[in-house]
Amino acid sequence: MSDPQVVVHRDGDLLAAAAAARLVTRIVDAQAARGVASVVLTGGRTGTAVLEHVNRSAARDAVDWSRVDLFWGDERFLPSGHPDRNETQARAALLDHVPLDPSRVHVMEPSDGAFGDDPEAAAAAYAEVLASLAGPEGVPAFDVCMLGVGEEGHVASVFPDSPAVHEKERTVVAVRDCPKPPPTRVSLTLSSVRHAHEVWLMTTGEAKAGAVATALSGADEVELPAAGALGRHRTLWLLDTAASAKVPASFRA
Ligand SMILES: O=C(O)[C@H](O)[C@@H](O)[C@H](O)[C@H](O)COP(=O)(O)O
Repeated sequence: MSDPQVVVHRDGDLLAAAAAARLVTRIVDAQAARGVASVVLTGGRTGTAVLEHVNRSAARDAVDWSRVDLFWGDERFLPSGHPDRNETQARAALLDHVPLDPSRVHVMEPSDGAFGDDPEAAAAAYAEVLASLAGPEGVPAFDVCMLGVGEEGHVASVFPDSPAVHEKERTVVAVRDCPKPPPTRVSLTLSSVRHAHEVWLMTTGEAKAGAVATALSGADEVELPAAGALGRHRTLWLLDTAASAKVPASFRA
């Protein structure tokens, strides 16, 4: 696993613009090397803003979108098309505007989907999707996994000291009684996140500064799940000035 690196941008809009440029470059490089690229999307304000910036970017059409596999780190277990679903927000921000191959857009099932109101079945189905695209490890080696970070240090829908953060077997879990609404979700586990080559933790605002600093100070992932979100080759914390306010001195340029 890689040691975290910190990149600080002046404000959230610049962070989203720079992460969008970074994402386009990473996809283009992966496609040049292997023909395809795989990206894990995140919900939340920053993750959605990044996709909006990709959509507005002149470099957007440098990507062969038909050869991009898209996944989600987590999903709110709501009916298809619900405005609070991460999928709905990602489609509006970018996915509806680029020529993706629908068979490569790997959504987590909605609560009115193939498995009805059964988040455990939806999670198991997503684990099968991942396994079908992976080698014996059961999870693809995503090129990039983007994550938002909660004030208490959650990533995807893995919350502090929750069943999801203690999960050791499954690659995808159903989350019930989630402290942040809506209460029912589907999420990758931290061990699945750690299959990614690069993990980008993106967050803004002073309310996140404590969680960022604690994660970078070597917190236990059970208490602060973001501390366990590591990429095989790169772990990048993309912050605005406010979220970086308490970053330990050893991470400052
Ligand atoms: O489903 C969710 O609620 C999101 O996926 C969540 O994990 C989000 O990424 C963080 O809470 C950060 O959100 P902000 O970027 O809006 O602060």
